[in-house]
Amino acid sequence: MSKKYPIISVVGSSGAGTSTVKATFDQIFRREGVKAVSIEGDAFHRFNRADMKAELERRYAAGDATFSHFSYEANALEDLERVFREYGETGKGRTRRYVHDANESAKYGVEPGHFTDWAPFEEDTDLLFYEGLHGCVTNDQVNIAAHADLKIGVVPVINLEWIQKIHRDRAQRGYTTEAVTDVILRRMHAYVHCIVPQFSQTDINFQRVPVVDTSNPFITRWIPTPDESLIVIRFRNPRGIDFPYLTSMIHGSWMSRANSIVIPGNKQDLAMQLILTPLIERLVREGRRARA
Ligand SMILES: Nc1ncnc2c1ncn2[C@@H]1O[C@H](COP(=O)(O)OP(=O)(O)OP(=O)(O)O)[C@@H](O)[C@H]1O
Ligand SMILES: O=C(CO)[C@H](O)[C@H](O)COP(=O)(O)O
Repeated sequence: MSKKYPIISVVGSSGAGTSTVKATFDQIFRREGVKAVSIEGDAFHRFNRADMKAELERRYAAGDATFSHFSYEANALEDLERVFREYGETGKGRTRRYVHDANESAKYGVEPGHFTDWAPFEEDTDLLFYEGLHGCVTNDQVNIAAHADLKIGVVPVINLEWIQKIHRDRAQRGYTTEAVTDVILRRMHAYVHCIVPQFSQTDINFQRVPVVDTSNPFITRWIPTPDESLIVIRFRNPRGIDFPYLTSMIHGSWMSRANSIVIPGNKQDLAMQLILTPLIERLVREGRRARA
């Protein structure tokens, strides 16, 4: 935690929607005049695509069928923790990109399945924004959650998460449904042990729930639309959250528990702006004051 250089960590599984949620944060940053530096969790994969495949095969041959991109060991989490710590202390740090497909390849000049070079952060930023798989990990080796000042979970119910991943990986990354299904299966062990525990570390979780039948996610022809979903928003510490204000501003919302509200899916952007803007504004104000 750093008053001077705050960190926002948005965590979700692959296909959960963390990249999509980043657009809402960018909108808030632009509107509020916040200078943010952004990093992606995939930058901290330990292996490029070919080396990951070789490592998977090596471990599989040795009897380990649980290794995947979700596993702690597949990611340089000690580097991610160092970047969080260094940014919190000095406002400096570095990142790179993992290039997934031809579009990103054209943008970053690196073949798909490879990393760009590391590059230092821009100077004089107000906050660090992370989105990815491991931004709230706490285990025997690292405590990444401890460095983040605002922790957000993006967690569709699991069959919706699979639908989103299958559609995105087919449409944008050129994978078949069968290939994505194999990846989902292979990642299940680490999903339970490395991804899910993070959602108890987060301050706010946004869980999208479809209200159409998604019982066979592997044959669904399209992603349920915002109008076909609800979002459960759960606050770890509801003290200080103005629930009457939120439920009056977000038409069709209601409280389902003392720390949770449910909103129509098409109000996600509005709800995020209403909830997150004051939290971000406070982090930035306190950071600027501490650096003055
Ligand atoms: N609220 C939403 N409503 C409808 N579709 C969504 C929503 N959120 C995400 N999606 C869709 O789900 C797919 C996956 O989203 P996104 O790329 O943001 O996931 P991600 O968590 O960043 O995944 P990864 O970490 O693997 O890159 C995309 O096709 C996106 O358009
Ligand atoms: O989205 C992911 C993790 O968040 C990807 O599955 C991971 O980055 C590996 O990518 P690829 O399969 O393209 O090598």
